[in-house]
Amino acid sequence: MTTVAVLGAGKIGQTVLAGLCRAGWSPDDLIATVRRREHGEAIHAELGVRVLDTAAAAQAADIIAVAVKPQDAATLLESLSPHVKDGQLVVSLCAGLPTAFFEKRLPDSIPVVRAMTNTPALVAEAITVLSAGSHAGQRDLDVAEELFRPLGKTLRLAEHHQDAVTALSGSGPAYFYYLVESMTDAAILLGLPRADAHELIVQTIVGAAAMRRDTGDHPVSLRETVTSPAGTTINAVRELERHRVRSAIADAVEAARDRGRQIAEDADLAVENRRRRGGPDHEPAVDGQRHAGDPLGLRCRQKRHGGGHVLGLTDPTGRIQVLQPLQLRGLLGTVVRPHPSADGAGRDHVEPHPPGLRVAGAPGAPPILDGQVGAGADQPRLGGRIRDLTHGAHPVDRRDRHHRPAIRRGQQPLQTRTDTTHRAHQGRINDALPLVVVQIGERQSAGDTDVVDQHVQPPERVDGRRHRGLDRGTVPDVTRHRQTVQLPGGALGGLGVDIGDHDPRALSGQPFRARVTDAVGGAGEERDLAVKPSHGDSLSVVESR
Ligand SMILES: NC(=O)C1=CN([C@@H]2O[C@H](COP(=O)(O)OP(=O)(O)OC[C@H]3O[C@@H](n4cnc5c(N)ncnc54)[C@H](O)[C@@H]3O)[C@@H](O)[C@H]2O)C=CC1
Ligand SMILES: O=C(O)[C@@H]1CCC=N1
Repeated sequence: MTTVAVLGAGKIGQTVLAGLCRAGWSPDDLIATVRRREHGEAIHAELGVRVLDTAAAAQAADIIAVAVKPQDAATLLESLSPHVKDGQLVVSLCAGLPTAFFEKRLPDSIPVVRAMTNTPALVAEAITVLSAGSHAGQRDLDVAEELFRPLGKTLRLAEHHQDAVTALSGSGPAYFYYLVESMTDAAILLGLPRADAHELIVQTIVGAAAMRRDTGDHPVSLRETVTSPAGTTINAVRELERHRVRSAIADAVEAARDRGRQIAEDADLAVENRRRRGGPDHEPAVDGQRHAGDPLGLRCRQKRHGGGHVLGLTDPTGRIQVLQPLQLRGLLGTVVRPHPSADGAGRDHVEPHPPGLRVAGAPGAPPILDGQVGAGADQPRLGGRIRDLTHGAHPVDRRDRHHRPAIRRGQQPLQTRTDTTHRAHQGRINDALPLVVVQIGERQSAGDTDVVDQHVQPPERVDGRRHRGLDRGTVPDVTRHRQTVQLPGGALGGLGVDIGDHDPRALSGQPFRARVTDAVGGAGEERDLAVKPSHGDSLSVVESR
């Protein structure tokens, strides 16, 4: 009989184990690993399965199912890897993580199957989608299917569908529970007793699902059967349409899909951070630290935001800030702009230069920092050069066949990279995608915005940066995320553009779904980007991925 070890018997891991027990698997063939001993004892008491440590579980199992949170997967794989041997199959239940993530961390040629199941596994009503990694073949999928078939239905799909699957059926039960909750509230509003309402709703959902499944009729046809002319249902449907529920569902599923992608990036990033700080238990030690001996007292600040990390550098007066992505894929736009001095005169250069950091930039143009950061033992270990914008070089650019159009502010070309050259890889930080440097335009007066509320900040325009034009041909995904990064002493406006590389929507110019107040640009999708001006010590970052 096949022995299965579920590493990380939390919600889904335990559900799978319980589902298998219910389906008749012997607890002797099932192993769980846990982090907390009491949790292991509870699982053993409830299901009778063995609870072992990772090494012992791996040695005893034919199938090793990884069911930890994605952010814990790398750590788990470190301890698992030495114990995995030929003939075993690793099955990942983790949302977002590609099979390559596992393959990279396991001995060569160990087959990995990515599985996305869902909680109805407990009652043998799961749907599990299986995808083979690069070392896994049909036989491995067969073996994985043996594990999941007792838990419900199974389906095989190519791995690139898995984020969508996760958004749909992995997370899907939650959407239906949400619907049940909402309908229950509505029933209470109408005066029905809660218990009766619950029974009505659950049986209606089960019945509707069974109708769809057993008749095979199209949902529209099934709905039309219910919808009598001038009857009750059409009035309800009209309200659903009025509230754009269909569109809300599309957005919700899309957001779940995007989060799956982001999880993978975060997991890579977490590994990177651990590697750089030399251990698993500490947060990156760069937040707010000063560069010792740095005449400018540059501060490094790293802040997690959405899809990755942003590094801000600023001098104590906040005259210069640079954002730098600390992620492998993705990113980033940066605004570098002189801070107006106290008398209102703008400055466009900085001196003295800190050691290892060069300030460049033509007179009148924004200053550019270029150099090595973190050379000293007591300095933040940022590794790698920021980059040489002046010469347009970028290290290890996987997209260098794409040339970025020059950006113009009036007649003045802005500091932007228009070509790329390969350089030696100097550290993972340098894997970031090309930096886009833009200069924000002069702040518009409040009158321009037609905003009367004194607390509403008018937008600043990023001249010539239309979101459709953002790195066209290379900017793929335009889900946007706004974040204010707190940086000490800064008074700069900023725009960061985080660029993922999966989704082709940006190529078709899909508009951002949320914008800052934008009275400065033209109408429609061709408007200039507007960024929130930052005051005091904050820097607005608009992230696109
Ligand atoms: N909850 C759900 O409906 C679904 C979850 N998933 C995926 O399953 C995974 C787990 O999710 P949940 O069960 O919801 O999370 P959870 O937090 O309930 O379970 C994870 C468990 O792993 C344990 N763990 C972490 N590191 C460990 C280690 N090194 N050794 C042993 N145990 C360790 C944790 O203590 C926790 O009990 C995630 O990757 C998630 O994406 C997939 C499909 C559905
Ligand atoms: O919410 C989550 O991330 C997991 C994955 C699918 C369902 N639950």
